[in-house]
Parts: sequence; structure tokens; C-alpha cells
Amino acid sequence: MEQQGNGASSFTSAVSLNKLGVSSIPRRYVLPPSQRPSPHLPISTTLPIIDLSTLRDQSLVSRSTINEIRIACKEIGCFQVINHGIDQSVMDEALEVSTQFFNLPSAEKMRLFSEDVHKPYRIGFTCGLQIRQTTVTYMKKSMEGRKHLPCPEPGLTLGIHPHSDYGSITVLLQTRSGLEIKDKNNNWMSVPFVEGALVVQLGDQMEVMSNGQYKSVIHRATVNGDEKRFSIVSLHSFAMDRKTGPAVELVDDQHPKSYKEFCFREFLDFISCNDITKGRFVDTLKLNRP
Ligand SMILES: O=C(O)CCC(=O)C(=O)O
Ligand SMILES: [Fe+2]
Repeated sequence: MEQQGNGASSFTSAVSLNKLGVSSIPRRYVLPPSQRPSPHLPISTTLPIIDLSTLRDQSLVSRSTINEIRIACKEIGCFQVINHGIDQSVMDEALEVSTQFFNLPSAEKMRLFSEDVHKPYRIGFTCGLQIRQTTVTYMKKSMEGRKHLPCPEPGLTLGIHPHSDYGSITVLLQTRSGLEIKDKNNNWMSVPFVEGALVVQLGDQMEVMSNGQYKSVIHRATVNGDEKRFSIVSLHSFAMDRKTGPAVELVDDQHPKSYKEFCFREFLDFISCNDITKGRFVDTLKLNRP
């Protein structure tokens, strides 16, 4: 267990330390205090939970719902939606399929193992660790299933380091709380688990396209001491080589172009060659930085 090894050997031993009766995590996975999750972070009561039912009936389309979405995009880059039109049975089935996948024997899952982030289908480790991060599977190019295993010292480490997503919009289904986002004052906020809700997060493409008016939300996932947590993450993005830049309508004398154009391939190249805990790709695109 002590050997981190490469991703592949980590994967074969990707079992819960709790299950093995191990009461501490290897020291190299312990984060410096400033990067650890806050032990008593309250579950947010201010992250908007937006009811989308009015948007489906043209006669009821509510300006206030649209406004709520706009404010959430500008201030936080994240909100939850309810009455979104995706049947609970569909979400349950997705979680069931994900559970079945993670229950497969390791050898079978290993056939999909790759550290090459350019591969459309692969299983790997975001942080390369068997404790704080379990497995990621790309079920299709833009879909991830994640399983965060119980961790004996959840206060010392993270399931996923702080990052923002590369795409335009991420839609996330979670089975319990554990996702944390940075609020408009740059403080961590825990996203509450709301039965049947989907979490919507804006990604880097949206921040760039809006010329910085909308925020690509910084988020991370914590692990907890006794229960596993599943998330199904659907990342919506433009095609591999399609360039994205600020919309011309949003650029003028008062709002100069603030980002360089980029494409998904450049993002993948960035995360292959850089330590993503040290800086975000979207920040490298910023123009006119002081
Ligand atoms: O598991 C989670 O809640 C977060 C997953 C995530 O941020 C990602 O896959 O990009
Ligand atoms: Fe993410």
C-alpha cells in the first residue's frame, strides 16, 4: 500500500484503506494545512437551487429564473437545478451502471487503464493515488464516473485538487455532499446534496467566450471517513481542434478582449505537461494581465 507506483500499480490496490483496517494515510498524501479541506465547512445555504420547470413551458417562461441563472453565472459560475426534465429513473440507472463498472474485477478495469489524457476512453487516477482519489472512467468522451472511497484521514487530503473544468458546462450528479466550490469572496463553500438535483458548473470555455463576464468555477472534491461517494460528471465541450475565443459582441473599448483563443487539444496538452495543482489553464489565456 505504501508504494504509490505508477497509476497502474495504484489501481490494482485501489481499495479502501478503511476496509483494510488501516487508520492513517501514507504521509506523502498529506496536504499542507493551507490546502486541506476545512473540517467544519458548513453546507451552503446560498448556492442557488433553480427550478427549471418554468423554462419548459413557453407561456410560463420566467424572467426571474433566467435572471437567477445569469446572476449565478456571473457571481459564482455554479448553481443547482431541480425539475430539469431528466427522469429520476435515468439518473438512478446511470449511477447503477457506474456502480457495476466500479465493482468489476480490477483486471478487467485495468484493460482500460491509461495515463494518456488524450484518449477518449480510459480509466485512470486524477491524483494518481489509491486513497484520496479512486478511479475515473471516461464512459464517453465527455462523461466521467467517479468513485471516492472512504478515507481514514479525510481531513488531511482531498479526492480531487482544486481546478476548473475545461469545457463550457459541466452537469454533475452526486450521491452525497463532498463537492466544494469557491464562492464570490474566494471562500470554499460545500455544495449541498439535494435529492434529484443536478449541479451545473461553468467551465473555462464559458469564461473565455463571455470575455470574463461569467466565471469558470474553481472546485474540489473532499473524501469522507465512512462512506463512498459517486459522482457522474458530464462535461460539455467543443470539438478537439475548434478554437474558442471571446464573443465579438462582448468586446469593445470598455471591455477589451481579455483572453486568447484556445482549443480542447491545447488544454489536454497543458494538463499532460504541467502540475495542475500549481495553476489553471484558463489563467494562462488571460491577456493584459498586470
Ligand atoms: O467528484 C466530484 O464531485 C467532482 C468531479 C470533478 O470536479 C471533475 O470530474 O471535474
Ligand atoms: Fe471538475
